[in-house]
Amino acid sequence: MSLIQLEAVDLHFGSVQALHGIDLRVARGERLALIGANGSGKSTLLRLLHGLLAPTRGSVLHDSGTPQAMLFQRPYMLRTTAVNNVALGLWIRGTPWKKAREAALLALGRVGLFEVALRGARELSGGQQQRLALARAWALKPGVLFLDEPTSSLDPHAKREVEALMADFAQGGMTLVFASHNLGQVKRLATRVVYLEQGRILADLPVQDFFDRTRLRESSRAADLFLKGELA
Ligand SMILES: Nc1ncnc2c1ncn2[C@@H]1O[C@H](COP(=O)(O)OP(=O)(O)OP(=O)(O)O)[C@@H](O)[C@H]1O
Repeated sequence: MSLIQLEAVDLHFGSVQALHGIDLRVARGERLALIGANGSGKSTLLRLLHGLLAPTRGSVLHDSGTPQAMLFQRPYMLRTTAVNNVALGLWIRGTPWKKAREAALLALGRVGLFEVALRGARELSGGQQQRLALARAWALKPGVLFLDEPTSSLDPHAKREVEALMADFAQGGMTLVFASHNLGQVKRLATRVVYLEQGRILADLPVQDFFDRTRLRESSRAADLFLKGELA
């Protein structure tokens, strides 16, 4: 069974229709990239998949046994230590504090931040903060992780570190759904690419077919034009 299944989903913000007739199934173990121009609906779709937004029309089904987590472009850090930022996420979900701290240290080790566990989270670099956000997500043991342009505000080195962690998590069995403006990153990380334009899915292909221009052109003229523009 799919982890998440959307059928004929529309989503409106007042008079703005952000998503039109979305049919999408997220399968276990895939790494799905959402691409498209600014305003095409990537963030809205991610928020809908994570359950932060409800559809105006259509249905959203989740596999109830699979925990989910989400990462944003700029992580929100509480004004406390790195380790507490992870531990509080667990404590708030019912883990006793001592156990939450232990699990948090383990998670920090997982993303290479053990040494800065007692530093203020807001004092860390942008790259470290995004890895801290990954630790916070990882500690929740999600089966599926949504990431909204997780590296777009990072320098190339920090970007690579975050990408390596995403690949590692996927290797460990986590399903990833991420929005990206970086086609290199999509090529490196995704197994499947969904192209959005004005709230509609205009292409949905395995990554190798998406980057095969002949195949892409056959499948979606609009996605091919987008790719051409991005590569120009
Ligand atoms: N809270 C909101 N209220 C009103 N309109 C919104 C809201 N959030 C998004 N929209 C609109 O919905 C559409 C899709 O926006 P969305 O942020 O999902 O696009 P995106 O593809 O993620 O863009 P970007 O690449 O710039 O992040 C846009 O027209 C946007 O203006």
